[in-house]
Amino acid sequence: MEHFISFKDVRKTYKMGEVEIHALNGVSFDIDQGEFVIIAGASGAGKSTILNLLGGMDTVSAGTIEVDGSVISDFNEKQMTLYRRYDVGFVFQFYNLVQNLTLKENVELATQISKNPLDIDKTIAAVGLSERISNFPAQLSGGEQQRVAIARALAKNPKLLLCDEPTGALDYVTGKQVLKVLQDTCRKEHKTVIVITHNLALTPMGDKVIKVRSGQIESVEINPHPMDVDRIEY
Ligand SMILES: Nc1ncnc2c1ncn2[C@@H]1O[C@H](COP(=O)(O)OP(=O)(O)OP(=O)(O)O)[C@@H](O)[C@H]1O
Repeated sequence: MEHFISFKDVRKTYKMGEVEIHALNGVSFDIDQGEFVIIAGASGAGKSTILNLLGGMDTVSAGTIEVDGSVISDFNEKQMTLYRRYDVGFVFQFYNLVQNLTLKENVELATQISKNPLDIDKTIAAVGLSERISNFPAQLSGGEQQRVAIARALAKNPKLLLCDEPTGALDYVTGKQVLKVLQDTCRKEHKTVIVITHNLALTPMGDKVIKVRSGQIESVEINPHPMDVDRIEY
């Protein structure tokens, strides 16, 4: 069966003057539509490199990446721009909201670069922030701001949602609320969600857990019974 996402022997080498850094050394894995995937590994293992390649923000040195039937590793710059714009939603550790726009305007802004955006109010309701739509980012807590960032990423109706350490700047309770929003999105919308973390305690919540070590895949595990975020302690 065709997988929604396939990495096949992907390599990424960065050249720093005379020195070559092999960030990814032959990485292969598959992800199916609607899976909630945790990519875990120590600092420097290559997690962000995987996400940057999958998000079309960087190009492979060798190997192929397929997403939804397209070989994105063969895309030219124009195709890559369209892929980033229409197909991928990003959530980063720091929320990167526009400070002088309200919550609703921040989400609206993202829908302007979408061909098929979701309803803005419904998307804001899905992250539990309907009461706060007229607030500015500075009037929201860190966890609330991250939920706005998730709503913004989802509102453009991407094929996949990529999250790089989305709870990295949050305390335990707010971090869990954010993870719950991501898990619910995956379950209810059947959206493919990929979360990078260095926190191994989060792995029981993933449908699939990909462990990365020194630029290689250490293991790919499927959780037959992924745990609800509410039940995870870390
Ligand atoms: N643009 C770049 N130029 C040079 N080296 C890079 C670049 N990006 C990443 N690297 C190197 O590639 C390796 C993998 O980095 P990567 O950021 O993917 O790791 P990571 O697992 O995401 O780490 P962290 O959890 O600290 O973000 C590291 O040795 C890093 O220094």
